[in-house]
Amino acid sequence: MNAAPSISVPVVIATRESRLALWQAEHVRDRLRDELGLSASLLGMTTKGDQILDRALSKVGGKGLFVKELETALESGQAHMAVHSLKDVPMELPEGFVLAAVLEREDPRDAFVSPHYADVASLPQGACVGTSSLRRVVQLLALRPDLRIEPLRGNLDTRLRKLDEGQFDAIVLAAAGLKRLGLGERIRSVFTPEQMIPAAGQGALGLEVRSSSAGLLAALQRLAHLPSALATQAEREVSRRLGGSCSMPLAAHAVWHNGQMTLNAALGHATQPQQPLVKVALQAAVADADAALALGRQAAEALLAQGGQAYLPCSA
Ligand SMILES: NCc1[nH]cc(CCC(=O)O)c1CC(=O)O
Repeated sequence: MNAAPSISVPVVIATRESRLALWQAEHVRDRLRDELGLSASLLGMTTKGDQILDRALSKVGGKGLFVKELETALESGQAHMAVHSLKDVPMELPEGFVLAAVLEREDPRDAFVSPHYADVASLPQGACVGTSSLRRVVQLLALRPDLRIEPLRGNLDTRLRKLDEGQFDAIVLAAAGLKRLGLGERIRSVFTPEQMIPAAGQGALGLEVRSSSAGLLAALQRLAHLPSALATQAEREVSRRLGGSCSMPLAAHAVWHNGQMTLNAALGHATQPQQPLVKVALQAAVADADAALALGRQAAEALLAQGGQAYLPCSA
């Protein structure tokens, strides 16, 4: 009989150093200790995505910017695993890396945050809303074409500070990050799925390891949450099929319950945010990851067939 592959302890967890990233890494460290009996320590790192704050992610090479330095730490053996907001993880991982587990998702919705207004409908004509996410821009303009949308980058505390300084009438943030940091009372309202479809993976955490870390990989799989894993696989497949770049205003949100999955997705025009959104809503029996991926692929194809092809950043 083969012995189980060994796990070296303490498990070193690579993480970004924003307050939210540290909260998430500490949460995973505690789960390793409490549920797997593994001691773990954190290795904080700064990524390009944390350094470049004056430009939208879509303009500086996109999502990989928050994960690459952490992967380098895994590659060199400085760390054994990385904790990511799944939303920030590129659709294709580099050769030699895998997502060991997707953890139970927090609230996946987008939140409306404002000192003066209760929701997007209450904003005065021409109000200024802060967000650098193309996905949020196109959905906000679909609801309120009169809004003035201004760029807003930085970690949660920075964004809230800019709002409090009066630079914006409102900002849009992921509810998950606010709730994790105990800032849930800043949420004036959450967007309904009809108003704003979340980003693929929003609210979920992904645990990344080297594919060669067999022991740790197997252990971490015990922390996986099946409904969250299946839903986010479908969402990420929509994005992967459409090219998986964050220079594309794409929203994809799935819910899996009792073997049924509903998947909502929307695509905006890559460079003309006022163009109407292409939207699809699918429902199917989904029993496993393959079926989840198939539904994601079907949603991507439906988006393209319903006019989305002409919206993609690279379509000439
Ligand atoms: N793009 C940055 C980012 N990555 C993950 C979250 C929030 C937490 C999550 O979605 O898990 C945020 C902030 C935001 O979008 O407001």
